[in-house]
Amino acid sequence: NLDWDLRTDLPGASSTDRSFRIDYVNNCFLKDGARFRYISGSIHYFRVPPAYWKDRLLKMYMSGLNAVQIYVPWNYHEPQPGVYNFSGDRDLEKFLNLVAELDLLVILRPGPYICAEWEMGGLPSWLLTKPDIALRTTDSDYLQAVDRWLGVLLPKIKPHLYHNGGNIISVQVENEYGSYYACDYNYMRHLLGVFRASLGEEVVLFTTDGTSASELKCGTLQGLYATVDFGPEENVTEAFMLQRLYEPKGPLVNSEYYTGWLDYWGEAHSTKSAKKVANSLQKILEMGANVNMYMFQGGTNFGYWSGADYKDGYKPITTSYDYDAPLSEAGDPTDKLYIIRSVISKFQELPAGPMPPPTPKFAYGYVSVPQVSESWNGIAVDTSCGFCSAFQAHGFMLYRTLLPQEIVESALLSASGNGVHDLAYVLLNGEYQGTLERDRVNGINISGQLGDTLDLVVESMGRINFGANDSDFKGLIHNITLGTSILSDWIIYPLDIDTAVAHAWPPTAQSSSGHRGPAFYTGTFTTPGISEDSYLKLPGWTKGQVWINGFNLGRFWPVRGPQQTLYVPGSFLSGSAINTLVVLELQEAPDNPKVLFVSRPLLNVTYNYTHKDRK
Ligand SMILES: CCCC/N=C1\SC[C@@H]2[C@H](O)[C@H](O)[C@@H](O)CN12
Repeated sequence: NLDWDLRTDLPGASSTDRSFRIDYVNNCFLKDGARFRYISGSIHYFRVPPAYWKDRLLKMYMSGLNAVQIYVPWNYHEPQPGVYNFSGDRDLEKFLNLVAELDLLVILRPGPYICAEWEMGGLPSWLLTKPDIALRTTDSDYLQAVDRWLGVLLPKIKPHLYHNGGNIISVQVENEYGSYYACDYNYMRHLLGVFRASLGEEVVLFTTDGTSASELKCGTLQGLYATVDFGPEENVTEAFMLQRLYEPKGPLVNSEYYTGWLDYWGEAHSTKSAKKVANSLQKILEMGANVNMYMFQGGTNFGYWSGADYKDGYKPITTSYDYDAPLSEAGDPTDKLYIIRSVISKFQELPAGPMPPPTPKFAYGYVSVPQVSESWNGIAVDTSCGFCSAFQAHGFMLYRTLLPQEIVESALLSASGNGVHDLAYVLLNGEYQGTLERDRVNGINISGQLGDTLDLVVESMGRINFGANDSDFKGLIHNITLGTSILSDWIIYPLDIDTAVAHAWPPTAQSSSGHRGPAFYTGTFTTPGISEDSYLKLPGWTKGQVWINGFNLGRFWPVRGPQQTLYVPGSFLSGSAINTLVVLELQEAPDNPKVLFVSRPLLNVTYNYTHKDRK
């Protein structure tokens, strides 16, 4: 039976010492010696522009939350081995201090793996330079990298622990490890040792797993408090009974109560009924349980940061991480937030004062973006550096070879072993031929002359963050065949487009060629005295990437959906200088290339995708 104790007559803080502990007698947390139950929400600082961190956190506080839960993505902070970035939009301690300013506590989840629909679940892709590395195990190379990373991160965290004067009340070790094939207890023991050695004996360390015996069997460990995650579809009592199998005493905790869900390109937008979310939340709170709502503020996968799942094929995550969360992608309070807030008000006093309003949105209208060039040479790539050893974690690579024979009739260009990871845009002498796509399009017919230049622009759509047991390498990972022969003598070029775009690229030379295949389009616009949020719609475009003033807004794919607009934070715009737009279209742009700024998002329009490659 679930013997949760609702006594409220526990002693108050016995001294001035700050402490946050588990009370195994009264089945609760104790903060400074007094019973404490957290009502928390997840926010990812890495998915919200820093200019809006305080705005979102204030709305979370005004919603009645007393804590926030955050991940720390390892790959966001260690882009190259031994190179660390904790500044600007990666200033973790600035974010933690903002949370403290708002009198909110923190549940920290530093991984090292975090899942989160984030590129490679937060693990840095440079780990894969050891091709046979066994991620999330006691693999010595993996543990060496983990120890070096935690040796940098955890000392930064320690002063922010609650008992040290900060606001971090608990720290999660790994993430749903019970869902992973390896079930390597020595790995979890190693992590427990590292966390304890660095953070001390007092901090509450915990694990989170789904509510199945198999998940809890491999995800839990003696010395780590076992918590569970489940959404409104599950029976609350039954879910917590599974937690009780591993934690017969102590607080009930749902570390991820799903308020919404993630979106995949090409599939319907996910939503969860506010009423169902609120009803189940009320049951959780009535049981005296602690809860973290995942997500409370979703945000955006800017740049190339979105991850992917693997379920009957590769399923990339969309740029928007709206998650149908109580705070929208743009941080606007939704009806779901107010319904949740009224449930919370039954259990704890809400802060006085009004909920901050939605941030103003502005429809800047159409912006013309004429094509600037259709060839890769001299654009964003130094084609003199084939076979460069330069490590490139994200985005695009150019694979170039020459046709080894004349093809009078057409011949099938094919990716054996489903080896295009993840899309390859095929050009012959610079003319677009079509697209190969992982798990969808394994071959297209081409014809050409001996010695013609065959280019494959290969795009990574994000490394798998959940559901696959082997590493998700990107690029051409198996042979490409033409007819019956294997193509060889490839030269590989990294396409560092972001560096080029950030440095006042592109060239102004207009191009008159047709709008098919990978090409860049650019335009400028002014918004005199205004730099309010907006949404970018690309009617008539197919698939690509957008930069505004050098900021990489993320991927667009309107022919797939469900996302039809990209969130444009006002903080990326200038109300005094000229704003520059760069659009990389990978397949086909509209004849009169222009884009449209609108004041409302459109995240739920999916087209039934049947591959009709536009020859
Ligand atoms: C049925 C799939 C379970 C995979 N777990 C998921 S999908 C959405 C969330 C986030 O990824 C979160 O980072 C995971 O811990 C739990 N979860």
